[in-house]
Amino acid sequence: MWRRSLINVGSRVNRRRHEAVDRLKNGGVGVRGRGASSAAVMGTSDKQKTMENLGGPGLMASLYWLFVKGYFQTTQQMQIEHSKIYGPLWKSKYGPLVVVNVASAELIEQVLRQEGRHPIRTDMPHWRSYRELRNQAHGPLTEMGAKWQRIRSILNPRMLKPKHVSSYTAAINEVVTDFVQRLAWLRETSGQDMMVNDVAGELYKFAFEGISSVLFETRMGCMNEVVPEKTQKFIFSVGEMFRLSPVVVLFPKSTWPYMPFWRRFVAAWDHLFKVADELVQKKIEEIQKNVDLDQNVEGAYLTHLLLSDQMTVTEILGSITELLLAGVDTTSNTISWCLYHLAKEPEIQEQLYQEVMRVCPGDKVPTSDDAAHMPYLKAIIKETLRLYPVVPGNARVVVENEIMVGDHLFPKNTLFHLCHYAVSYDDSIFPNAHAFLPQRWLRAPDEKSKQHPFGSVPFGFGIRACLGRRVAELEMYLLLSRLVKQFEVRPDPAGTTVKPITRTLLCPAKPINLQFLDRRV
Ligand code: HEM
Repeated sequence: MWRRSLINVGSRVNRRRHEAVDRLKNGGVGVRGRGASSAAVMGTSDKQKTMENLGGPGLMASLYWLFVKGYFQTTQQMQIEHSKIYGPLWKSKYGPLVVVNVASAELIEQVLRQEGRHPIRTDMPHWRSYRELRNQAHGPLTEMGAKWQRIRSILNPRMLKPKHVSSYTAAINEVVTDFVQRLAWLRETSGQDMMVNDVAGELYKFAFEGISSVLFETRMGCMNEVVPEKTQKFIFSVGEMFRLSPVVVLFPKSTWPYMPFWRRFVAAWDHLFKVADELVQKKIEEIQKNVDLDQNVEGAYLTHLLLSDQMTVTEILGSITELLLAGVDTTSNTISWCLYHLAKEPEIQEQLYQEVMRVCPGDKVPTSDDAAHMPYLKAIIKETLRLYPVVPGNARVVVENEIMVGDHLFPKNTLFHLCHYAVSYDDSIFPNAHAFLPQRWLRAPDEKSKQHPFGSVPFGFGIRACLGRRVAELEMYLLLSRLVKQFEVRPDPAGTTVKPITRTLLCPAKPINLQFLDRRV
């Protein structure tokens, strides 16, 4: 059914677009023929709707919502409130910057399907300026156009092809084993009955260790009782950079050099690049040593990039730093929300435990192949990502052509804000949308999906979608299946409710504390 409606939407959009473009090209010549002025020709009824006709808050209203009503940290919730007022398409003005918000699955699909060959999120002037300042290369997050496409074509195969991704199982499972031990240790030392405080903070260390072991085949010491200072500083710098990012872009670029927070922003990036550079140099030395000894050189992601000779070392550094950055908060926040809900919903947790024990009985450690037989686990992760899309609103600029979205024709370079969070909570797509219901993702083998395919797109869509999706999924399968085998997770007895806030990414507003009880005592 979706397929048919998609084709209809696609052809309708194209037809309207062509009509609209023709009309614009011909100076407004429509059915009424030449000679008439364009204003007269385009009477109110058949007047093409454009950006000007679109409703939405102006600068003062936007500032009022953000800073007086207090939505600055809950912009995801503001999407929902604004879509109630303005409908699924509206514009927000921030001074000279105009953003077109898109908050329905159909309209998001229309934008994403018209993106062209080189999709762009935003030009990320602050991230790009840092790289220009320090002569660093852009990675997949910040690069654009044909250069971006080249980078992705080099980085994609070993990040997205199932056979390569499953080869990271052993490295990740080693980190999982250490994490389970660390949880047990934290629980003993917390001084509170079986409690682990700030689970999201701990999972951050897990995700950092996990992605480092895939990228560098190196352990960073995050699972040690005392985390090395350099790693702690790296973690701090990532947080600082994300925290300062939305502040820096509020100001014109020309003022940045005079702003103290720009200096802090630069210092945070300097540290991220420094750590990544040391890891790259260490790997180069290792490879060189093996080559000198005439030994086989095999290894992880970085080794492959260095040996394949498709990128310079500076380019590799630019990409690896961005991969490391993109691969930590995203995965750790998702696992945190997932455990938070499993703790609150013991029946769902029990059903998951039964599934994991059926596929991996006894002491069997789950592998990537086992995950294929755990549909309930996959459904739980999908439901978590629906309720807590790490990227709650994604930007898109279509640079190559004008585009038609709904009834409106938008010029080239329009900045769209895809309101994924608002759509995730749309009751017409996800009945009882506020409830955590993994079963909504389960279906019989021959049954078609019940949901609109663009209702929840937590990893994005198309050629610019998440590069680390498969690795993130593997990390989540391996960790969650092992945790439910080992522990029964219970909520904080204090009954604390944790809500999400947006700090570039969607994060828990306060620490998530959970109890971990041994299953086999
Ligand atoms: C649960 C975990 C994750 C989620 C929900 C997630 C989500 C996303 C989303 C929504 C995007 C934007 C896609 C778009 O604009 O259409 C993205 C981009 C990206 N992600 Fe992830 N991500 C996750 C984990 C990871 C991991 C582990 C890595 C690294 C190994 C990673 C690397 C990237 C990169 C490099 C991009 C930019 C791709 C480009 O612009 O070409 N992500 N991710």
